[in-house]
Amino acid sequence: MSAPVLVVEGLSARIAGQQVVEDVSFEVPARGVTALLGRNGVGKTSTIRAVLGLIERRGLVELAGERIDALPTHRIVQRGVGYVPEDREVFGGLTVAENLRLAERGSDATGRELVRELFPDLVERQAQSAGSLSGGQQQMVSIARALINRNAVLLVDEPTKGLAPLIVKDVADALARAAEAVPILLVEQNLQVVRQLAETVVVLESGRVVHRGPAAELLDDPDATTRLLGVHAEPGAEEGER
Ligand SMILES: Nc1ncnc2c1ncn2[C@@H]1O[C@H](COP(=O)(O)OP(=O)(O)OP(=O)(O)O)[C@@H](O)[C@H]1O
Repeated sequence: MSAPVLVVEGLSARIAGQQVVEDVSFEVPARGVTALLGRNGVGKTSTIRAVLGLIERRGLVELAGERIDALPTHRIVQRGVGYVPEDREVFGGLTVAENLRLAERGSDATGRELVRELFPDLVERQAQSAGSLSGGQQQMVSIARALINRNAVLLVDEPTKGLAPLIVKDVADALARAAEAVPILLVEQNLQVVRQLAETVVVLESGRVVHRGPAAELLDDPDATTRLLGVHAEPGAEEGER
C-alpha cells in the first residue's frame, strides 16, 4: 500500500483556552475518501482547522512525508491542502467564474478541466452571481474552488449539510468523482453518503479518537453506529429513495 498523504499524530488544539482536540492520531491514505465522524461538537471541524493551522495546535502533521505543523495556514494551503469549509462560504456578490478565478493559485488547466467535467451546471451559470444560486449549487462552487488547484489532499467539512436529498446525491456523486483525482478527508453526518464514499472511518468523541477502521464494518454494525455516532445506519438504505 502506498504511503498516506496525511499523517496526524498526537494533535491537540484549544479554542479560547478550552481543549477541543486531544491527542488525535490518524492517517489519510493517498487514495479515496476517509471520513471523520462523531456526534455534534466532538471536535471534527476543530481537527480540520488544527491541521490547517487555523487554530492554536500542538502535535505532528505530515503532508506527503513532510512536517507542516509549524507552518502558517497560507503555506500549508500552498503545499496542497485544499479546504472546503462548512457552510459553503462563497462570495455571494461575485459571479461563479469570479469565485473560481479568485481561488486559483496558478494556472492549472487540469484543475479547470476537472471542474468543467464535474460541474457542467456551473459552466452554464458562470456569469450568474453566486449569491443567487441554490444551496446545492453554492456547495458545488465551494468544492470547485478547491478542485481548481492541484492539491495533495482535500479537507471537506459537512458538504451535504442542509441540502435536499436529491442535491445530496449530486454533491456526493461529484465528491466520488473528485476523489478519483485527489484523496479526501470528509466530515459528514449523512451515513448514506459516508457509505457511498468512504473506505475508512475515524470516529471522535470529546476531542479524542475512539474508533478507526473500514467504513463498511462500522456502518454494518447498528450497535456501534448508535454508540459512536448516536444514529442508526440502515444497511443498504443508500440504494433506496433518491
Ligand atoms: N469559536 C469557538 N469558540 C468556543 N468554542 C468553540 C468554538 N468553536 C468550537 N467550539 C467548541 O469546540 C468543540 C468542538 O467543536 P467542533 O465544531 O470542532 O465540533 P464538530 O464535531 O465539528 O461539531 P459539529 O458536528 O456540530 O459541527 C465544541 O465543544 C464547541 O462548542
